[in-house]
Amino acid sequence: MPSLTELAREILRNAELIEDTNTISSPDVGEARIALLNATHRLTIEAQPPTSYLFSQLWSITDTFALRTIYALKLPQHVPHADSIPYSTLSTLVGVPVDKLTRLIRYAVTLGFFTEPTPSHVAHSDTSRLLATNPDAFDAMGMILNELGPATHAFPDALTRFGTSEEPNETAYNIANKTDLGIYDFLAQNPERGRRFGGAMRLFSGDGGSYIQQLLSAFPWTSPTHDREDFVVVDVGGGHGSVSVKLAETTKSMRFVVQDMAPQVQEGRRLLPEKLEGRVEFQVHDFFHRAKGAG
Ligand SMILES: C[S@@+](CC[C@H](N)C(=O)[O-])C[C@H]1O[C@@H](n2cnc3c(N)ncnc32)[C@H](O)[C@@H]1O
Repeated sequence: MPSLTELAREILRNAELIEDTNTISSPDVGEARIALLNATHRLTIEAQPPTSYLFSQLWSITDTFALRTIYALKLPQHVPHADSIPYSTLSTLVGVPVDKLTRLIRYAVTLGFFTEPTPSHVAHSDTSRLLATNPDAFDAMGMILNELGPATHAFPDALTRFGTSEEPNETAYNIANKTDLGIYDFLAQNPERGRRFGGAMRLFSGDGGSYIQQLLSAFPWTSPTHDREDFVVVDVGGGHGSVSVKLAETTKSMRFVVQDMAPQVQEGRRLLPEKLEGRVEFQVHDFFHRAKGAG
């Protein structure tokens, strides 16, 4: 187990590496960032007595409650992008008493959402501005908190009720939503929730997401052996096609077939950049059934 000072040194070493490259979002600092965050997490656990750490974990429920309220009131969308707004004005806009709203936002400020340039005004932080300006980020917030959140509460019940079942309709999600449908069939019947799920996926698998850089470096996509017209990638359960679109933008000739359920395919076709038509194609296909022509 590393000591506190060893962890602190690791944090310093990686922080210096990141600062030397001058940009926090550069893919070049990915490993240093992961090492820094891991050491910071370890330090948070090791730097306090067990009771204190346990309390901090248990009370993190207040973070979730604050984020759910921010989402429900659409607070990011009501704060000007490049200016501040008085708490009193914001309170009128969202129909919530000013003292409660102020307390909620001050708590959110400690989590990195919003800033308070003066004691009577609120403005954006980088994170709350992202929620205001990127609809996929706001959808990801709602999907995690309101789609997956209730299922997490049902998880202990699901463990005892469904045991070792691998059926897609025997899950905590089924208990939380009182449905016999698997999550994707359920979302297909609830278009707004399905749309929000798709938006969240676009964020997770888009440029700002966590795995696209690993995918790009994991395979020689641009080599002449692979980047040819007769090289076809089938993106199974590919959602709105953000991964295939990114790969198509990175390559010149390789082609992509994105397979998913009808609503995702429809939205994917709608969002496909014109310049990629002909190289990225969408197909409605259930991945539990053998594809036509598959060996
Ligand atoms: C977690 S999402 C991932 C989406 C996409 N691969 C991405 O990274 O953005 C899983 C995808 O699988 C699709 N899916 C679920 N069940 C499916 C089925 N039986 N046949 C085809 N696609 C399915 C969902 O509609 C959803 O788009």
